[in-house]
Amino acid sequence: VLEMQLTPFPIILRVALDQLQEKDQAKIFAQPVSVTEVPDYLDHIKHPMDFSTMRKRIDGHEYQSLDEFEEDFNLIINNCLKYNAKDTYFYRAGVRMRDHGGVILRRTRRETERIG
Ligand SMILES: CC(=O)c1c[nH]c2ccccc12
Repeated sequence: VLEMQLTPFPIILRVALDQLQEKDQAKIFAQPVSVTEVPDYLDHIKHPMDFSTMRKRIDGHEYQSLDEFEEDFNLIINNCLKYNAKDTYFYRAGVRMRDHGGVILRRTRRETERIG
């Protein structure tokens, strides 16, 4: 039986974003990387992304699908793994967030696309 989700899409995305941010207790990914603290960051990273920007995009109805939401999440991770050396705390936080995020986003997708 086809079950369409009754929860508005922005609510689903905010719940997923809250679950992702629960895994970022150090708030490494919460705000844009500061270009005053890290002057060369934008030389390396052409498409910065962070959780606060994603929240603004949810509020602005800028995500039409979970794929688009995941694309920005993957940007956060890939920017982190690209900019930070492998033996750094930030790099390892990126790996952990990638792994935690995969579980959260797979569950979110399953719950919004129930056909059964
Ligand atoms: C997510 C990330 O790469 C960073 C988050 N905060 C930072 C401070 C200095 C360098 C990199 C970062």
